Amino acid sequence: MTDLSPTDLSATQLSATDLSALPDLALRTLGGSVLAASDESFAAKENLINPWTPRFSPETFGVKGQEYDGWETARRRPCRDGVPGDPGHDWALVRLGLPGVIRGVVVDTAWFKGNYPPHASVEACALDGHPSPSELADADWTEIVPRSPLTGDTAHAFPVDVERRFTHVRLRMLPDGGIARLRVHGEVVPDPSFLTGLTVDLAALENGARVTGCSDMFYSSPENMLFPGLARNQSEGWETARRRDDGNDWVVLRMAAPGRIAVAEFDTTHLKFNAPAAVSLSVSADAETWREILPRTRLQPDTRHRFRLDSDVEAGYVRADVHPDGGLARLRLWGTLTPSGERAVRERYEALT
Ligand SMILES: NC(=O)NC(NC(N)=O)C(=O)[O-]
Repeated sequence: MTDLSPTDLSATQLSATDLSALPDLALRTLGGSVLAASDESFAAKENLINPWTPRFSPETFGVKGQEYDGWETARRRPCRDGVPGDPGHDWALVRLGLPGVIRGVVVDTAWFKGNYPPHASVEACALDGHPSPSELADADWTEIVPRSPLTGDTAHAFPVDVERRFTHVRLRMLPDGGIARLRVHGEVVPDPSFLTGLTVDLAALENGARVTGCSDMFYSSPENMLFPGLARNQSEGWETARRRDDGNDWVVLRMAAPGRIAVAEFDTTHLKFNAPAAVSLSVSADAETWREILPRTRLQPDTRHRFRLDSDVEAGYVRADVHPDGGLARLRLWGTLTPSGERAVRERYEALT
């Protein structure tokens, strides 16, 4: 079994791999955006939040120079011997796709070897709604990573210890150069006004749901099933290895908050020869005692299946069993929060804002 419960990130020897146990709140595929940057002469600021591992090809020289899969600014020249220069430093402003408590930041200089910035720092702020870059410039910013030395072609992991919900971050590179990726790992803290009194997806990452364990994630993580929108290919869902025993694969989620599920959706889109033959669903208040609310039900490949559930059971956890193995692109659990679930999301938001 793979335990996906959050790791202890207070350890001093933190790595980018430790942090990747938590969702990257800035990721483009989770709704993040790079709103503005001081400069992007060599390579676009938007690359900072690409979901894939940074790529590099040694022979891709375009009209502006070598093409990097990252954010790269022009060389700044200091004012020297009476010759005017371009002092200062570069910055990029990022909106988190999922606001939340930031537990750590990864500044990855992958492939930037002769042109990485010698230092970087990161700040964060909280401004709900849809603020413009100029409104954000006047926000109340908190330094979450102090000015820190960088080396080339390295993923630098910085722990963050500020117990507050943030919506935006600002990356500064000092003075200039290239950074391939900015990863902002943390815990999602949704705005309760978009959860209470509504029918919502209790399994959505953006509503605060998390995977707590699974039997197998050989090809891809089950947390992919909780991403917004549709999977664009097989790799954007959950896929297990072929089982050669009599068992079956499963995943357990902690739902966004305690609630009642009215409709379960199992999407096998893009899984044409490796969809599970069948699925069943159970719920629990404590992740120990389980009650089945959808018996073993046949699935089709490459199909979005929806099942209306009669169950009125209140639950905080859900377990999906896939029989015997295979993949699911998305899992959606449409339902409503219980009064205690509504209270919990409201209190958490208020305590962190
Ligand atoms: N994109 C670039 O060409 N950058 C630079 N040069 C090379 N070769 O990467 C640089 O910083 O001068």
